[in-house]
Amino acid sequence: MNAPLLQVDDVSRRFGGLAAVSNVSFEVGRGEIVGLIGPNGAGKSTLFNLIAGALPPSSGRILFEGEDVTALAAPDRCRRGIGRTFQVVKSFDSMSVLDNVVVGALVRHPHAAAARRKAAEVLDFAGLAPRAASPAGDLTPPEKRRLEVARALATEPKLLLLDEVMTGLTPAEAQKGVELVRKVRETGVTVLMVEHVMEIVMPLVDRAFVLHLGRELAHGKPADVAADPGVISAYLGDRRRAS
Ligand SMILES: Nc1ncnc2c1ncn2[C@@H]1O[C@H](COP(=O)(O)OP(=O)(O)OP(=O)(O)O)[C@@H](O)[C@H]1O
Repeated sequence: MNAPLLQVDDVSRRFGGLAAVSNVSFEVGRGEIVGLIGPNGAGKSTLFNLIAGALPPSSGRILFEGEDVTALAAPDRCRRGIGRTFQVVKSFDSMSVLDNVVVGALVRHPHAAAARRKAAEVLDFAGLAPRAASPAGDLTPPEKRRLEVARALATEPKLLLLDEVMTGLTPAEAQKGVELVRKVRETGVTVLMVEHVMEIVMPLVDRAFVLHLGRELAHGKPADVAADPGVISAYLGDRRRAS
């Protein structure tokens, strides 16, 4: 099969009069790590939700492994192999860390024992095995981010969508997150990650796609994108507005 793993084909999404995403097209090939970046309000979360199936597009198509999945709901896309994390961590705080990951593993392993085995394996991979029995509510913020990634990985995705998993982490914690993403790719999983902070994503990704005001501003190799005058000015403008 030669089709790219993911194809976003001329996708737009409006909220009333606001065009949050306008005529965006790009592809993600198997085995790539692609960064979806852009300043505040660029449309990153909206596009992410369109790919995950949490929102329907106003127009355009999403293709996965060459098949049109635009009409499929999020759980069906998950079964096809699109796994996602949530920007606002959605762990079940009173449940154990292991049981939180079992929730993801049940997607492919309907029998509880097999789902628990898979969940334990993923926790080990994500470096959370020592916390398996703790209530998820006791985890530190970086551990909660890891738990989000572990739960998505437990669904055994072909494409892992990461929504700002590095946000709020210290540089040392973010570095550990970067190492985890690299390890995920080594297992053959393709990664599309939304991040606001360019400094974190650029050294990690093979390609970056930059959104600004809902439209493509630039895409290509990280070094070229980071040097793009339009990208620099969009980010500088964002920083000026924030200060
Ligand atoms: N459910 C919604 N209803 C109305 N407007 C929305 C909705 N979701 C997003 N928007 C608007 O769409 C635009 C894009 O928002 P989006 O959250 O996708 O941007 P973003 O790039 O993810 O921003 P951030 O980095 O701040 O998370 C913004 O103007 C936002 O206010």
